[in-house]
Amino acid sequence: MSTAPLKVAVTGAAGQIGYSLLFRLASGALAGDRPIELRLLEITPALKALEGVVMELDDCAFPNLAGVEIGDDAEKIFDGVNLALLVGARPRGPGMERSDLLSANGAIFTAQGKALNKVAASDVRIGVTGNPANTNALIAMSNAPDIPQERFSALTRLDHNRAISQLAAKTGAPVTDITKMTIWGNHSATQYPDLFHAEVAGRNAAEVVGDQEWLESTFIPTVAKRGAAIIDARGSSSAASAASATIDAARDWLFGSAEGDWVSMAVRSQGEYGVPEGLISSFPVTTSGGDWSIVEGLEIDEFSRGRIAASTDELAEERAAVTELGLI
Ligand SMILES: NC(=O)c1ccc[n+]([C@@H]2O[C@H](COP(=O)([O-])OP(=O)(O)OC[C@H]3O[C@@H](n4cnc5c(N)ncnc54)[C@H](O)[C@@H]3O)[C@@H](O)[C@H]2O)c1
Ligand SMILES: O=C(O)C[C@H](O)C(=O)O
Repeated sequence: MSTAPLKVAVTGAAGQIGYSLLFRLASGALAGDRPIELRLLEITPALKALEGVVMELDDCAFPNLAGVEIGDDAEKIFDGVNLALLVGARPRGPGMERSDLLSANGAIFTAQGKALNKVAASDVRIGVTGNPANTNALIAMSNAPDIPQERFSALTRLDHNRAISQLAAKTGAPVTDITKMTIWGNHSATQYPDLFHAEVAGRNAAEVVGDQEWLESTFIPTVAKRGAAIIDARGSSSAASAASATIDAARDWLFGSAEGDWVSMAVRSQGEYGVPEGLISSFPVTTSGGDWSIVEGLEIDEFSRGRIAASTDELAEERAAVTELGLI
């Protein structure tokens, strides 16, 4: 393995997710012993707070942290990066409509897509965590015409991990026994966590559970609305779990998913499973050597087909809205 530092950009680095993510990245959760160089992007008013976070990173004396650079200029921060984790995004404020949110974040992701296109390393991978993650990834991808489209993905690994945890609790199995979980569609309340292809210790999960009522009325809504439940309980959105999932997704993407299993990633559709071409939608994927491939040939019954279509219809509406706004 290369020993040159892996250059990792994180946007929104002074935010809640950043406060967990940076320390996990620096301590080796992504790249093990390989040195890592952090490039941290923030808006100008947040740079002072970010300086404080960097002081704390220094104070951890992480052996594999090869350097930290901070700034508010995307072209400087993204210069030569191998991985860009786009976390910073404007959350919805009082009185804001969905289109206002898409428009506010559109400005961020058009500019960052353009900057990555100009200065990122030729092997760059770009993971989008900031919401609405799928459509933000679509905007960044559309504004980076020289970067191959398969280098962009949006985070549905948190939903994937939530689904594993719920299934483990229901069946009494350890999380390590749960494989082949899939989140389909959008990282939103319409997402479809699929138990029909998941396995518990090698047995079909839907059969092990044997309770369609629980699957429809408890499992799916609990996973799909978990973000809102955490906001209700904590008063702010998930941060440590989102950071952890951001690392899980990036680690598997760069270094490969486990043999005999798959993971969920939102990636560009080429029409697989009836998902309209060009949408960034979550699929079951395997990863190897920095590339992903969608798991093909799964049988999708009518129930699942309806759920996938409902979520991808929402993605198509979001795409229409950002097209209307001239962002893609
Ligand atoms: N996909 C997921 O699973 C998932 C899970 C949790 C949260 N999220 C989303 O992640 C995003 C970040 O969450 P958070 O809790 O860290 O929010 P936060 O508000 O604490 O932090 C966001 C940070 O982004 C910064 N920022 C805003 N515009 C920027 C720009 N143009 N360039 C660089 N930085 C910029 C802000 O200054 C702020 O520090 C939100 O959109 C949230 O909804 C996604
Ligand atoms: O649901 C949210 O708004 C936050 C985040 O996307 C989550 O899933 O926790």
